[in-house]
Amino acid sequence: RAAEAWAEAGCQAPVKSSRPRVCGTGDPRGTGARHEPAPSLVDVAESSLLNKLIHTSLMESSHHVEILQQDPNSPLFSVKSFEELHLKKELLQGVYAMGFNRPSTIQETALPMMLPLPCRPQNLIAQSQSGKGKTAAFVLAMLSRVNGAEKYPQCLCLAPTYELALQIGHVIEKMGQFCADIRVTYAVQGNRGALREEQIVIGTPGTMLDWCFKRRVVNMKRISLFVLDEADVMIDHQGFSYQSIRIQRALPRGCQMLLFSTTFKETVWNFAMKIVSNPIIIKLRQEELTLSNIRQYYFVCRNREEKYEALCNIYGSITIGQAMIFCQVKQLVCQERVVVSLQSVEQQQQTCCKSSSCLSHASRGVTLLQLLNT
Ligand SMILES: Nc1ncnc2c1ncn2[C@@H]1O[C@H](COP(=O)(O)OP(=O)(O)OP(=O)(O)O)[C@@H](O)[C@H]1O
Repeated sequence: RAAEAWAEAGCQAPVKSSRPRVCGTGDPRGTGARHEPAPSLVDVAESSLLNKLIHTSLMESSHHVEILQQDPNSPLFSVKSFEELHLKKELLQGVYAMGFNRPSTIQETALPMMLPLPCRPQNLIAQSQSGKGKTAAFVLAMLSRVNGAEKYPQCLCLAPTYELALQIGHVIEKMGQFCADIRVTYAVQGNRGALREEQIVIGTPGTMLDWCFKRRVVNMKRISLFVLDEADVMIDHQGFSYQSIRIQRALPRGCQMLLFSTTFKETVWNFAMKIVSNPIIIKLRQEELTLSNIRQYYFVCRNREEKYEALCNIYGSITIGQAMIFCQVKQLVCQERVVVSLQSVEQQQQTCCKSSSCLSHASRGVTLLQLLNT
């Protein structure tokens, strides 16, 4: 499924027409138009997309959620089960159909703040590494906020690229599979589809701005929940920060704002504070990258030839189940003799594959998934 998703997300236009069932708009771009953002943004957005695609299951954290700032007057809730959130029964059914038994660490704290019950919904800035359940959390917030009987946009969600927007749509599709009256549409370049009765609009900032101010298909005054995902990717594109802020400024006072980011550098923080007023800030501490059961060694090599020999010696003398070899430049990755040597010491039993920017994103995604599934 992930391989398919990658191939689908990484492929060039035209995009497959089987879009989220709850969408109703079919292929949101239809025209096969290229992406909106500049090349630098595409790089960070693509690594973000790759992260999403490889995290087909929850990466639970051993760390506690840190709450950095909070309204001293609001009580702090945390839940241990989805039942405690008083969700609509169709939604709870959707959550369980996705195989979620209990909220993840970040969801335990974030969900009670984001949902109307058990307390009132609050503005939130949340940071955690990829795969901890952020997307699922804000999708749940959107689906529980929408009034299916009302046929106009009620939730806006901004993502930096079309592909990332589509990933969010996929989660809405799955989680909202029993909410028959909830529909979602995509404000992305090339989608000229008129809004009919969709309550959730996911889009990239430029096109969303266009829909809100130029085409006026979204009545901003009726938006009750605004989500900005991948804030760290968003700020890499100057125009996107400005457009997101313009959208946010036009939202009604009582509109709830949720902002999510994988990293939390100063620039993200400054941007987040412009978007979200009086936020509660929650942060899941960065997981240690070096595990205690890993021993590290290094070899001193005087030149490339020695490095190559050292590599072959390591491979020839110890049993290696799986390995990743990083090269400084892509030309080294493609050096046939390294690949051939490694394949021969592996006695042709296992595969050795290359991945570099010489390859398309789709091929790189497939290679990575191949490694993970070996
Ligand atoms: N409570 C949960 N129980 C079990 N699985 C979950 C739960 N919440 C999320 N997941 C699953 O974990 C994976 C990662 O979740 P999600 O995409 O929401 O994380 P994320 O923090 O947004 O990461 P990314 O930015 O990479 O998407 C998904 O496959 C999702 O279906």
